[in-house]
This record gives sequence, C-alpha cells and structure tokens, in this order.
Amino acid sequence: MTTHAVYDEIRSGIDRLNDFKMSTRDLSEPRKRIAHADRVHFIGCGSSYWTGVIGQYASFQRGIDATAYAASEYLFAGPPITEETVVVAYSQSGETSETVTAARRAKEKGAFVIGITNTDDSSLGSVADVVLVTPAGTEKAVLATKTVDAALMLTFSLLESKYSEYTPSELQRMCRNVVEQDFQTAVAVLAEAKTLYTLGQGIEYGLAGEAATKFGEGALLHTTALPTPEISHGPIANAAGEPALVIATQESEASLTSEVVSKLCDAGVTTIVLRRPTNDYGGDISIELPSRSPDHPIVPLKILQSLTYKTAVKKGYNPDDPPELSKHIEWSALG
Ligand SMILES: N[C@@H]1[C@@H](O)[C@H](O)[C@@H](COP(=O)(O)O)O[C@@H]1O
Repeated sequence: MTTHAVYDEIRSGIDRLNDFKMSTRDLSEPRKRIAHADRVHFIGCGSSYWTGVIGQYASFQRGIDATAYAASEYLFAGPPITEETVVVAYSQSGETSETVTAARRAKEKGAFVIGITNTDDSSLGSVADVVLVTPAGTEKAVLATKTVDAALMLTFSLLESKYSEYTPSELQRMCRNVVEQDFQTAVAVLAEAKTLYTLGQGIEYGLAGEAATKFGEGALLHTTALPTPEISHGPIANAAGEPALVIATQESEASLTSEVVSKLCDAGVTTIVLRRPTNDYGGDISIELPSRSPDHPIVPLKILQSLTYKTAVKKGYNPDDPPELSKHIEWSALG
C-alpha cells in the first residue's frame, strides 16, 4: 500500500504520458518561432531549471543554438536578449518570482516567450506570448515528479525531437515496469551515503542534475551533478567511500564512461551505473534498463525518481515533508 503522495505522483506521471498530446495542439506558432530564432534560452528554477538543461541538449540534437539558465542568473547576470531570441520558461506553479520576472524582462526586450506550466491561470501565463499547459495537473507532493515527466514530453514535442517519435503506450509499459523494481543493492548504498555525485553527459547531464535535486530534496543527501568526466578534474580527490551514480543509458554513449568508472572504482568511490543491458561500463553496482527499452530519457528519469523515493523511505524520512522546502518561492524583492 502506498503511503506517500510522491510515490502516487511518480506513478501518476506515467498514466499522464497518454494525455500529453492534448497540450501539443497549438505547437505550430512556437515551433515556427524556434525555427527562425537566433538562439533559444531555457529558464527555470530547481527541477524546472534542469528540465531546461534537458531541453538545451535536445535542441543541440536538432542543430538549434540553445542555452539553459537558472532563472535568477538569467535575470541578474544574463546574456544579451534580442527580438530574435526565444525564451522557454518552465514553472510548475507559474508563480516562481525569478522565472516570471526574467520572462517579463525578456519579453520587454523583444524576445518571444513560451511558458510551460501546469496551470491555465498563472503569472507566467500572463507574461508569455504562448502558454503550453502540461497535462500534469496539480502536483500533490512538494517534490516535482510528474511535472518533470510532462514538461519533458512537451519539450520533445515542441522541438520535434527524435524522442517524440515513441508512442506513449510504449513508454508507459516500460516506465511502469521500472518504477516497481526495488533496486535493493543500490538503495542500501545510497541510504548509507552522506554525499552523492550524479554524473551524465548531454541529455543525461540534465538527468543527473534532476536526480541531484531529487536526492537532495527527498533523501536529504548532499548532492553534486557533473558532466561525467568532470569528476576526474578535482572532486575525485575527496570522493572515496561515498557513492557516485553514473547515468549512461543512451544508445550512443561516449567512450569516456568506462574509463571514468574505472578511475572512480580505483579511487574507492562506490560506483553505481545506470545503463542498458548491452553496455557494460564496469562499476560496483549496475542498474540495468529492461532489454528492448526505448532510447528515451523518460525511462531513466522514472528509475531515478523511484530510487530517490526508495532511498528516502529506507532512511526513515518522509519524502512528502522535506524540511525548509515549499512548492515554489515568491520573493518580496521581486513582487
Ligand atoms: N522546492 C521547489 C522546487 O521543487 C521547484 O522546482 C522550484 C520551481 O518551482 P516552479 O516549477 O513552480 O517554478 O521551486 C522550489 O524551489
């Protein structure tokens, strides 16, 4: 029996994958704007920022010049914005101050603003030129899970990414299968950890960031997300005895993964590798995607959400009640 809202939402996100096409009805104008833009800026806070990082890499795959920014950086120390800039602003609530203010300022400078949110009626909605409402609905938990699923699906659809070619039912079957696994060996290690490095390249660096956010919020781990080889350029000096989670599920994985994993093991880092059954990179613990799993980021994302949840429960934490967190933040200085 499920006792936590976050676990319900992890599963409900999978059910909703079927609905996301409802939100793609009016993608033609935003798609046209992206096609003619000089550059695309993805902005957001927390999980919404990391969704933008995934959007950035999905853009690169389509040859689009894109950059993801934490909305506060974009607002206070951001790049040049012109009339040829398209801004994709993510906010579950549609009310996070940095995101709404950054979107408003970008629009004042002539940018075309696409808002991606869960609600029809929001401050972001009133600022954006086009609002794409995800089918996620209201997230019951503080930890965003089904929101990230839905925002990703919408982003892939918006970008006409190769990931938008999968049918939702195909993805749903695989995701249901993976979230029910117990990941016992990995959870035992993660539940004993004080710190966690999450590593990935490209789209999977975005997943690593989202995983770091979730493990921090839900399992109260001190987390750092890095592009995989970056751990060798400093952090490895002080990582022995703690785990690293390497996300390496893409079909065309860069060849440095095996070397980095081997370096981590030699340095005494407990290395957990999330991978396809056909790609063995070594490491202490493997979490394998099911065979014939689609090459789609939603599958590892659901595993990472489930791992976070199971780690939190194993530690005796209530992942529905993370200390110091609220679902979104409104700063009085930006009111
Ligand atoms: N703790 C929450 C995060 O979980 C959330 O991702 C972020 C952005 O919220 P929103 O997506 O509503 O803009 O706000 C807070 O920091």
